Amino acid sequence: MRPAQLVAGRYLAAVSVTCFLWDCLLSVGDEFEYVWKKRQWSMSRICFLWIRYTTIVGLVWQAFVTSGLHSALSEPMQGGIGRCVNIDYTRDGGDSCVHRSEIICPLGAEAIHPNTAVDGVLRHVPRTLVGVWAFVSIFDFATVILIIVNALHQPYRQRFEVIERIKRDGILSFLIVFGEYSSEIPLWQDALKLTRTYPIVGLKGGIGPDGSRPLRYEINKFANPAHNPYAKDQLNLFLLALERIHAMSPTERLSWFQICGIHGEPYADWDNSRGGVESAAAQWRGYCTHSSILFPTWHRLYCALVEQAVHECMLQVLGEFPPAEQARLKPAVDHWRYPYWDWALVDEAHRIKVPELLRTPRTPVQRPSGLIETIDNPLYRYNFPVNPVTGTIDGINDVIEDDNQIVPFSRAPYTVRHPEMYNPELPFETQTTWSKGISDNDGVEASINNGEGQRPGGSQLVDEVLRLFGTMRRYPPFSNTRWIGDGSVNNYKSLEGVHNNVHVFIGGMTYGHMSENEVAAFDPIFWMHHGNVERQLSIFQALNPSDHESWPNDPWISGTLEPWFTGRKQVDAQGTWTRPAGAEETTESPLTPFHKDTEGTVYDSDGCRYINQFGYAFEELQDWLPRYWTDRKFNEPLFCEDIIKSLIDKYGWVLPKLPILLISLTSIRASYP
Ligand SMILES: N[C@@H](CC1=CC(=O)C(=O)C=C1)C(=O)O
Repeated sequence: MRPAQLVAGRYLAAVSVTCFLWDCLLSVGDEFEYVWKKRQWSMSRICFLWIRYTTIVGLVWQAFVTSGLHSALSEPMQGGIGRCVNIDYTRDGGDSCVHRSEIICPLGAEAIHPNTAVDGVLRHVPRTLVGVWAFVSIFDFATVILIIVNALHQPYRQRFEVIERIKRDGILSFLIVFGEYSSEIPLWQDALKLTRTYPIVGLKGGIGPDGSRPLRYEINKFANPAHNPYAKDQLNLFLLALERIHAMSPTERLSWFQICGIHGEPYADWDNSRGGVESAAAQWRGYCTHSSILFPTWHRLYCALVEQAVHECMLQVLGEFPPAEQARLKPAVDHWRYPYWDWALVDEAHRIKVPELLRTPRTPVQRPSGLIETIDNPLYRYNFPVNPVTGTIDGINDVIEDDNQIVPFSRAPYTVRHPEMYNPELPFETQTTWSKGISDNDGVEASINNGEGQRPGGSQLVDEVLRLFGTMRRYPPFSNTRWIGDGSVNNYKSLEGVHNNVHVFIGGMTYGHMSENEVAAFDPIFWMHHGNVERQLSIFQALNPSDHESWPNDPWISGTLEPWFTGRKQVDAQGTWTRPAGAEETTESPLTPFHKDTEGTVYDSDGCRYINQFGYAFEELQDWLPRYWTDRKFNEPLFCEDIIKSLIDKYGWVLPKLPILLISLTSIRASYP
């Protein structure tokens, strides 16, 4: 709820209680005379007392709740009338303060706005909420009818008086109730919205009649007008939209805090997807799937969700530009898709670089007013909402590593890459990479290029990517680190395995956010990284189309091609927030908490198998181009050949070191007629 409404709601509550009590006092004599003095209990007497006293109790209670004096209200109260959450989050690690007065709400406050501030748990929204209101209204209505019916049985003069009184009280009550509740109408809209699930359907703008779809660009090309005709405007709008989504209240379903919180911490329900599974000591309590055959598809939907949510913010930002500008910018917004970072691309010196846009702490933007301003770069880091009372981030905990190293995520106000190792003996404030959120992107580059810890880096990363495509023909071993059901494939590294290395290169062996599943998604670089993983999955799918039974000329493939995992099962050792450890996973396992529609239909892997349904493409995968079509027939061999060529263009410089791969890629080509 917006603060102005909150204040208005408080005043209205106070005014309505005062009016109502005043009216009660005026009629206390009559009440005594006609109601209390009578011996006989009648229906109308019961109704009168019921309405009079429940209304008093209700209004006083509500005024108490809205007053902000409620903070001691505890769990058992929540199912009843509700509680108020007034959250003052500090941002910028306490340097500046954003006050967010959140919600007041009769009947199930937490039901409307999940309350992260009190216990860090985002709650489920009960569908019964609307039912409660309907019940109360029907009850009130029936009571009024009863009174009228009863009144009609009285002698004429009394009847007249009763009806007069009903009219007066009715108008007064109406005004009170209207005044009170009108301040909450937006909350009702929110409540209704939240009882419907969020449909992930992809973006529809910019799709051509020939099936052409806007590209998810590599970040350097995205920002370069030579490649992307909308580069300048899209970059500006993207940064403004990210700034907005980062600053959204963590109580909002589509805030950065909640979307990124789906992956790991806070361990909480999102979008009506109840979880909380605890089956074994090793149980993973986030929603994300790792070491699981669902790793690629779950993250495909996750990326589509963030793309859609950021696009919604972009549309809001667009609406703030002057009308003429809006018209000019509309195509840029329609054609925008989330960019990715291809971390296997190198410069002339064969070095992998962290793109400038991801590493600069400040960046210029142009506001809708035309003002040019330099802002905190929302691609460099995320500023968590810090609870000023506790000084920590609700729902985010410190992690204790296997080597007993403590990582201070609960207090770190920003995401960091490659920080210094935290020393619990020293005051937190003195460890500035953590307390001030200073990332060492040079360190990230050094890790990637030189390898860090046990993880091979640099050219090895490039070779791993090439091998993924050059040697893997079967989805199960391609998909994740723990496919043990099939030893026959040359399983050099899986998609997930290569991706894991990049996480740790970025986060560092000193446990920056990207190194840890619990908090990785908060770092804006996570989405650029996963955009690339999604691209690699899409390329794999294109190179291994389902109608090819085998690749007889390829010495590296002895068995059949397996483009998907239909009929396959893999045990998920860790489980998720909604699945116990040890459960079997298949193409039909629900990919919670991602929904297809507003009715709660959960996606499975079959439901998100093809990227065209989500309205994006990658530069290597423009299957609508005329060169691939003759007489309405798709030339798949040519399409695959082009993909391989572009892979060799980008990563082929490592090939002389990798004769095995060369053979494999050549044989792919040879296998086409
Ligand atoms: N935990 C993974 C790295 C990692 C993977 C993730 O998917 C993640 O989100 C964060 C970190 C490893 O040690 O290899």
